[in-house]
Order: sequence, then structure tokens, then C-alpha cells
Amino acid sequence: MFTKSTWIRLPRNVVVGHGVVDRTAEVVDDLHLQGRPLVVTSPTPRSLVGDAIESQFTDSAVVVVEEATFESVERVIERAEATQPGFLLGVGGGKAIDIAKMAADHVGLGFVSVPTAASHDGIVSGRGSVPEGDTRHSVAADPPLAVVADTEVLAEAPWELTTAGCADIISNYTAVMDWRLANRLKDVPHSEYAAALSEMTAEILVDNADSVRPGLEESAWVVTKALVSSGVAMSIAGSSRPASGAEHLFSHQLDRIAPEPALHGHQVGVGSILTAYLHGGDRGFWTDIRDALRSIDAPTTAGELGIPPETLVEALTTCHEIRDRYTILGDGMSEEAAWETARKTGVIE
Ligand SMILES: NC(=O)C1=CN([C@@H]2O[C@H](COP(=O)(O)OP(=O)(O)OC[C@H]3O[C@@H](n4cnc5c(N)ncnc54)[C@H](O)[C@@H]3O)[C@@H](O)[C@H]2O)C=CC1
Ligand SMILES: O=C(CO)COP(=O)(O)O
Ligand SMILES: [Zn+2]
Repeated sequence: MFTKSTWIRLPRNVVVGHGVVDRTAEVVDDLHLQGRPLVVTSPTPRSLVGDAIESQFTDSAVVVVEEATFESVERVIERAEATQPGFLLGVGGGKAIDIAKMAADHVGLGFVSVPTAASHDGIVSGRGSVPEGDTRHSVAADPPLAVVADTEVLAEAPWELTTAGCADIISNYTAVMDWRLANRLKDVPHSEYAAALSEMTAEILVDNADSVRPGLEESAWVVTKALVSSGVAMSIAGSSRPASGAEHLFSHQLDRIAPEPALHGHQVGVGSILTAYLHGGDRGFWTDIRDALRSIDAPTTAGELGIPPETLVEALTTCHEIRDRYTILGDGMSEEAAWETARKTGVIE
């Protein structure tokens, strides 16, 4: 008897292009959302587009968040209970969007994602990523009803935010390898459609790396399309597996232990060089990952990340404990092997 079922949640409207932030109210109308918005944002994005967005609504409430924590989600929920909005707008980088997504899910309201940086593939996904103690949760949440990605705003954002988004996409290669391995070894549920979409997204981005250059709106367009596509892969999978493997565990651990963590995308990019090496050794494709990262100006070494070598090795040897997600790291690497991997790949000079 056939007993399988799946429920794929996707955004209804994805609006990408020049000046589209001024059409946020139109997008909201198209979704038949009623009432006023609660804008969930952080200080810089608020100063950049806050007025442009709020002026489109007769009345709006705002809550400013800084970190992706459960306390921040709680604050947004309290603000929603106090202001009774009809829907939430997440405006900013990955953290503000994740918090808005999870709070909206909790209070049962629709949510629209307005990224101000092309820095991560949570723009569209049905997941929130939150650290807590020794672990890092990948929380299921309804994906945004709509995405409003203004390429003018995204192109003016600091270039390193865009290169971080590219690196988050390039890391899909190793995430998918880990997922396939976990399926073969541990019977972890796997979707070949989601895996293929995730890999193809990385491939298209790498093929178009030449057109990804600072200040170009065309670059923001290319990268945003890839981020949307990667988020859709996560929605098809019903998990962040197609876009998050051992390289993400490594980055999540750096967020916990590094004196000054780098951007999420930059850390997962370097993690991807390391885990690509582990998947294939000397004959592996880690050099392709490194070269792809270099071609879009993303860091490829501990020094470029600003992470001390000892901290990087500690993250590599302990990150398998972060969550119950089987990857190439298995039940952990020895310190010697971690140093060797980092040196052979040039991540530690
Ligand atoms: N839920 C999901 O599926 C995913 C979640 N993530 C999460 O997203 C977070 C990483 O996102 P990021 O955007 O890298 O970090 P972030 O949200 O901390 O943003 C980085 C900084 O850039 C600022 N910023 C945003 N737009 C700007 C602009 N236009 N100009 C100047 N500054 C601007 C932000 O205010 C912040 O200070 C992590 O917590 C990661 O775990 C990442 C990928 C997928
Ligand atoms: O960053 C992600 C995909 O790029 C997803 O994050 P998690 O590792 O928390 O699931
Ligand atoms: Zn990521």
C-alpha cells in the first residue's frame, strides 16, 4: 500500500527587481493580507529602507532586533500581541528575516520577506536557524508568503554581504554530498529533486561568477535568483539538508567559539573547502570549490576569515556534536587530521 505524503510550502509571490521595495504594499494587497504590518528589522536596514516601507501603510508597528536568538523571537511575539498586526514584514539580513519568520509562525500570521542583503539563502526557506547553548536548531516555520527583493538596495549593500550569499550557495555542493552520504549510510530521507535543484543552483552561480561584481545591479539579480532557488530546494526537502551539511556545522561552531565570527556565508564557504577535501582527498574537487570562492572574492583561508588557526581546528574537531545530522565528519575528526586537512587545503597557511 502506498502511504507516503508530502506538503511542500512555497512563497506565492517572488518579486525581484529595481525599486520593488516601493511596491511592498502592492505585494501585500495581492496576498489579500489585512491590517497593519509589524516590521521586524535591525538598525542598518531600518535606516536604509524603513521609511520607504512604512510610508506605504497608513499605520505600522516596528520592532528592532539584533541577534537571532529565541529571546528575540519572544520579543517579537510580545510586540505582535501588544500591537495586533495583520501580518509581519521581515526587513534586513538573515537574522532579522529568521526571527520574523519564526515569530510569524508562532502567532499564526503571514509573513513577507524583504531582504536588504543578498547574503544568505534563508530569504525564501521554511526554516529558521537559531543557536541555543551547545546546539544550533534548524526550526521549521512557514516560509514567507512573498519575497520583495529590491536589486537596487541589494547592489548598494556592502560587497562582502553579496560574496557571503554566493559562498552560501557554493556550499550547496558539499551539503548535497553529505546528504547523499547520510542517505546511503543512515537511511536519512533524501529527495533527489531537492538535491539536484540545490546543485544546479550552485552550478549556475559558478558559471556566472564573471558577472558578479561590486555595485552591479545585475549581480544582485543573479545572486538573488540563486538564493531563492536554494531556499526552494529546502522547502521541497522539508529540511535544510540540501543547503546545510558539515560546512554549516563548522560555521555554527565558529559562531559559538570564535572571538569574532565572520559572516555566515564566508564561514560556510571555507568549511566547504575543508569538507570537499574530506569527501575526496587529494583527487577531490576541493580546489574547484576554492577557485569558485576566489572568483567571487570570498575568503578561502582562516586568515581571510579573521579566525585564529587553533579556533578553526577546534571548530572542525567539535562541530559534529552541534546537532544530530550525519555528515562526512561522522563521529568526529582527530586534531591531527584536522590540522592536516586545513594545511593541505591551504585554509591554514
Ligand atoms: N533560515 C535559513 O534557511 C537560513 C538562515 N541563515 C541565517 O542567516 C544568518 C546570516 O545572515 P546574514 O545576512 O549574513 O547576517 P546578519 O543578518 O547578521 O546581517 C549581517 C549584517 O549586515 C547588515 N545589513 C543588512 N543589510 C544591509 C545593507 N543593505 N547595508 C548594510 N548593512 C546591511 C545587518 O544589519 C547585519 O548587521 C545566520 O544567522 C544564518 O544562520 C542563513 C542561511 C539560511
Ligand atoms: O544556513 C542554512 C542554509 O544555507 C541553513 O541553516 P541550518 O544549518 O541552521 O539548517
Ligand atoms: Zn547557510
